[in-house]
Amino acid sequence: MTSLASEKDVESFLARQTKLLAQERAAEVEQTTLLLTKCSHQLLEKKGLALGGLSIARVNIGLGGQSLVELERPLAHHVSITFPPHLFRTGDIALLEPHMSGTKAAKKTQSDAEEKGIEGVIYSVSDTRIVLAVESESEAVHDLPDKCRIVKLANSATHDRMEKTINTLRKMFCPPSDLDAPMRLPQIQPLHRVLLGTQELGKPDSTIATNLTWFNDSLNASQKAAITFALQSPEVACIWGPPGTGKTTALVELILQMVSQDLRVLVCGASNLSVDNILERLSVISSQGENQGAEKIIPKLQLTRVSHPARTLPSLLRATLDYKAFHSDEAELARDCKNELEAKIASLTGKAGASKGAKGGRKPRLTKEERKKGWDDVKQLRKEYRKRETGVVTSIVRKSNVVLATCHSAGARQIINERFDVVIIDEATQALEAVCWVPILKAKKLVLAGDPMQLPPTILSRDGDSDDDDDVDSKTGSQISQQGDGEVKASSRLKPPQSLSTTLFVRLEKMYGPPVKRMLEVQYRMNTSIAAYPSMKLYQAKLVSHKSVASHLLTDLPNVTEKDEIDADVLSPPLVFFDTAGLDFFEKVDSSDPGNDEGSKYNENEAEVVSGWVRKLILGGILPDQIALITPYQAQVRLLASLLRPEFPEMEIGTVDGMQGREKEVVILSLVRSNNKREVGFLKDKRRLNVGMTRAKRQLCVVGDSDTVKNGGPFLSQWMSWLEAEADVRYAGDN
Ligand SMILES: Nc1ncnc2c1ncn2[C@@H]1O[C@H](COP(=O)(O)OP(=O)(O)OP(=O)(O)O)[C@@H](O)[C@H]1O
Repeated sequence: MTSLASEKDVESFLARQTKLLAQERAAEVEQTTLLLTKCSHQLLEKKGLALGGLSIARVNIGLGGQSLVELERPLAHHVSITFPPHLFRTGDIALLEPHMSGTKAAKKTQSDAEEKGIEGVIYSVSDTRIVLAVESESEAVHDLPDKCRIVKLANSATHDRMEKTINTLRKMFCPPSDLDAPMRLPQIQPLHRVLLGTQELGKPDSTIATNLTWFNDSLNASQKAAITFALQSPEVACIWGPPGTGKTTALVELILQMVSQDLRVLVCGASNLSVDNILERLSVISSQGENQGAEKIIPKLQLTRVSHPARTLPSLLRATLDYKAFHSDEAELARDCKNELEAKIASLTGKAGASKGAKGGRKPRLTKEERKKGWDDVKQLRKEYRKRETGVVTSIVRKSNVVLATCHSAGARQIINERFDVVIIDEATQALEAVCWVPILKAKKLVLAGDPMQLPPTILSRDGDSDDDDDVDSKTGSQISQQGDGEVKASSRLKPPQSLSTTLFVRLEKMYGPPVKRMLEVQYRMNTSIAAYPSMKLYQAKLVSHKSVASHLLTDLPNVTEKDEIDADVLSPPLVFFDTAGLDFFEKVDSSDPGNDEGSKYNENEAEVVSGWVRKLILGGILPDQIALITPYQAQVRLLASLLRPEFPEMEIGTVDGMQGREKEVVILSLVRSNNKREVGFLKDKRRLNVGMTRAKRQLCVVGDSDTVKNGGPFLSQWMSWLEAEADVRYAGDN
C-alpha cells in the first residue's frame, strides 16, 4: 500500500481538475461559436441546435421570480405545431432572439446574437411547447417581435458551478495562508478525506443492518448484498450495475432502508431522467404506503424534487418544489405578491400571464417616466416575492427526508444550506467528478451507482485525454487490477486525472479496489445469447440471466400470433449477424457536417440491409415501436431516418450513445465502418460497443464488415469471431 495523499497531492489533483474544466469550457464555447457563426439557421435547425419561427404564447412568473417564457410553433409559420426533432433539453442554456431570415441570419455572430437576444434556461419541453426561464427583468422579453428563434448555447452555469465547487474544496483542504476573512465553508467530513485519499477507507460495520426486513420481496442475493454493503459502509460505497441488473430497484430499496433508519437522503443523478426514474418509483411506493396497514410498514416518505419540472406526470409534479411551493398553506402570502407582480407586468405590456388569445392585447400608451417607474416597481415586487418565496421553500425542504435533484441542481439556491446524512448518485459513471462534488459537499456518506463498462461522460476537449479505453482491463473485465481477496495493486495515492472522463466511480475503484464496490449480477433484460459476450468479456462472466428472460424470443411476444415458416426464420434467432465482408459495402463520409472536422460516416449498403430486416420483422408482426435502429455515427442515423422514418414514425432511430440506459425488444446495430485501410474509428471503445450490444431484449441484429471491424483490437476481433460462431449468420447480399 502506498501512503495517504498529502496536502500537496490534493492541491495538484484539484489544480489539474480546474485546468481540465477550463479547457472543457473553452472547447464548448469554441464549438458553439463555430456553429453559430458558420451555420445557416436551416443547418442549425437540421442539427437540432435551433428552432425558428416561434412565437411567445405567454409569460408567467416562476419560482425565484423568474419569467417563464412559453414558446410555440404557430401555424402562421409552419404546417404543424409539433417541433421537428431537436436537442433542447431541460436545463440547457438557450438564446431567445428575433428570427431573421436569409443571409442576414446566416451572417450573425454570437456577440451580435447576444446583444439582441435573451439568455435563459430551458425549463420544460413538450412536443408543442418549450418554456424558457429568464432571469433578466422581463421588459426585454416583451419587446421581442412576434417571430423568434431559440439557439442552444454553451452551458456556462454548469461550468461555473463545477469550478466554484472545486475551488471550495481547495479552500477546505488547502487553505491559502493569506485567508484572513473567515469564510463559510462546508465542514470537512471523513467522507471527503476518504475520497481525496487523505484518510483510509473505513471497513463496513457488520454489526449494523444485519437482520433487515426487505420492503421488496423479490430482490436477488446480489442486490441484497449491495444494499447491505451500502448501509454498512461508513463513508462510501459503489454499486456496479451492469445492463438490466435492476440498479434502480436496488437504489429504491436502499432509500427506503435509509429513511426507515431516520436518515435524510439527497438522491442525485447525472441526468433529469435518472432522477425522475427513481422519483417515479418512490412516489408509487409512497402512495401505496399511505393505503397499507400491513406488518411491513413503509416509512413515511417526504419527497421533494428540486429542479425545473421536466415531466408533467401528476405523480411527479406533486413532488416538485414548484408545485409544493405553490400549493402549500404557507404559500398564500407569496402568492399574493406574485399576483401583484403579474398584474403589474400585464399593465405595462398587455401580455404577461395572458393566454395566447389575450396575447394580442395592445401595449398601453405610457410616458417614458411612467414606464420607468412601472419597471422599477416590478423590480421591487420581484425582490419581495423572492424573499417570501424563500421562506416557503426553506420550510418545505426542511420537512423533506428525501430530496431529489440532478448533481448540478444540488447546488441550487433553494437547498444551498441543506445538509444530508447520505447522498446517492445514480448514473455516477456518466457524471464528471467535479459535478458529483456539488452534492457530496452536503453529505457525510456517499453511494455511487453506475457501470464503468458503459459510456463515460461526453468530453469535448481532448488535451491530456489518454485513450480512455486503456482504463479498462480487458482480462479481468474490470477497470482496476485486482489481486486475491480484495488486495489492490493500484496505488492508493491520489493522482491528478489524465482526463475529465475519469469519473469519481472509476477513480475510487482504482484507489481502493474491490473493498469499495459490489456488483449486481442478475440481469432482467436480455436473452442469454445476447448477454453472453459482454458478460464473458466485461463482467468477469458473472452476469447471469434471470430465468424470466434467459430464453425469451420475439416469437413469445403477445402481438406475434401467426408464425409461418418464413416469420419463424426471422423472429426465432436471438442473435443475427449480417456480415458484409467481401461485398465492398464501403462507408462514405458526410463532410457537410461543420461541427465535425473529419465528417461523420455513413454506409448506404448497410442501411439497405437494415431496412430489409426491418420490413421482415414488421411482416412477422413486430410493431415499429418495439424496434430500435442504432449506430455509432450521426450521418448513418440521418440516412436511416430518411429511409425509414416516413413509413415508421414510431420506430426509434438514434446513436448508440443516445440509447444508453434504454432497451427495446429488437435492436439492429449498424456498425458502418468498412474500408480498405481497416480503420474502425471510435467503434473501438468497448464501452460504446457494450452499450450497443446490450440494449436488445429478444433479438440483436448486427450489420457490419467483419474484415474491417476485427482490426479494432482484441475486443472487437474476438466479438467478430464469436458472432461467426454463435449468431445466426446471414448473407447480406441476399437482402
Ligand atoms: N429482483 C428483481 N426481481 C425481478 N425483477 C427485477 C428485479 N430487479 C429488477 N427487476 C426488473 O428488471 C428491470 C430493470 O430493473 P431497473 O429498472 O431497476 O433497472 P435500471 O437500473 O433502471 O436499469 P439498468 O439495470 O439497465 O440500469 C425492471 O423491469 C425490473 O422490474
